[in-house]
Amino acid sequence: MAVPLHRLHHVSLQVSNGQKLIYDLASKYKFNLFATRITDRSRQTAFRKGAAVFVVNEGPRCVAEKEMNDGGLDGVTRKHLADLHRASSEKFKQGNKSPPCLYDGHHHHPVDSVRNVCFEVEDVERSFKVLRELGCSFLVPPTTVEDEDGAVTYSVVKSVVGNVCHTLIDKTKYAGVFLPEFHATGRDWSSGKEEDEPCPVTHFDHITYACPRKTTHQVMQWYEKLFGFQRFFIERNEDVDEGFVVNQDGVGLRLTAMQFWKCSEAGLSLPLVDKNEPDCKFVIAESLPHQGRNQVDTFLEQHRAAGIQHIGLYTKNIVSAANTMAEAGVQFFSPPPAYYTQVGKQQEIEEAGHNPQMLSQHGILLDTDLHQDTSSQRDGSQNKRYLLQVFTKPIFAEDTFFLELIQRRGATGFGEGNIRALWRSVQAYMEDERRDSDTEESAKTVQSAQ
Ligand SMILES: O=C(O)C(=O)Cc1ccc(O)cc1
Ligand SMILES: [Fe+2]
Repeated sequence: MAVPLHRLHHVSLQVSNGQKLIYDLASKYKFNLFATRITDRSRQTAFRKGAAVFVVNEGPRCVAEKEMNDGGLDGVTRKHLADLHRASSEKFKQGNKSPPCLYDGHHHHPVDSVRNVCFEVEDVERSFKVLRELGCSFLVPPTTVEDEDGAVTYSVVKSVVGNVCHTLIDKTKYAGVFLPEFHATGRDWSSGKEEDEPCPVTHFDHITYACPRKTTHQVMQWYEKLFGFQRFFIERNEDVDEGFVVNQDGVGLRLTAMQFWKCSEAGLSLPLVDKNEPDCKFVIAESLPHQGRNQVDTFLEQHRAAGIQHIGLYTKNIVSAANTMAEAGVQFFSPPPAYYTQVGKQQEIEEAGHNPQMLSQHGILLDTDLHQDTSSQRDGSQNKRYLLQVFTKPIFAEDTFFLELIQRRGATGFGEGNIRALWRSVQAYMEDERRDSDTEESAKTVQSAQ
């Protein structure tokens, strides 16, 4: 049987130099830096906004750890590896050697990347055994880390999506602010009043993977088999095998979504499951053939592997959140100018209770769910289901990972109109960038010819 996951604990980003990202997350995206773990050669910085937690890992490009292919790993070897892992942390504490970043695998990736989605589980040892039986590869075997506030056990699984891995963690014996060896900064302002904030983000709404063509099934099967993820239909008429396909007017995208099995729904009462905490969906995006330059293939090329392309941050007030972030310097993608003037758009926005000008100011997109309940149609626009989204420009040096703000009113999937607008605005951005770099190149050629 699959391993049940309690909740998403945090997402970690591995960067070579975190200076800019740490600054951006705190001052532009308004995340609260609440805990750090600093050693002489690595730094881990934890940020929180509501239940959305990011950990920025910077370190020496940790010694490429040999992957432990656990399919055939015996108990003695496993213990040996666990001892090595522990000893290297010890050595480092004594000033001998740089440690890996804690709570993560230490595999090398050539570019900055969002590479770990950490889940809380009930029993790490047992999860490890089950997953190993199911053929899973581990980057870190069950390992315990302690400090004066208690102990945490974790293990790191390699996923089938590029460099993405999953830390499974048991925090039931830990009472500290975040995780052992992290120190609270004493600056956690985010306790519970997100709704009053100008930039209210409450949780991760979804995590989107960019994957090579024809790999969606394999990814789905892996998550279903190991963690009991279930298919989530983005659109009610979506084909089970094909997924949600957007293939018109130059857009060519296949989306398939899944969500993780909620133990509480299956009748298991696990102490850590907060039934009110919304779950995060996982979306797999593939480009369709003959697409030319597009955001999925550009990601795969620049990230040099499949991986996490963007994360949707849920907000109850997208206009306020986008305003606040834009004022602090966040750049958003703008949809094509015709987006807000297309027939019926103004009315659609107004009916949803929004101001078209306010939305256009920061490129916020609005989609109305066309499959409304018959009862809600009768009740008029008040009960229609809407989805508002806005996408930031990539946050690393490469055109890879970006963030999204998403506000849902009833709509649970993703809007086709929004996807088209996003696709086009990213395409325009990439063409602009290419033009800029071509101009630079030809300027250099002219200079060197002179
Ligand atoms: O619409 C969303 O927010 C999605 O997450 C779907 C999606 C996925 C990948 C893309 O390149 C564009 C859109
Ligand atoms: Fe998204």
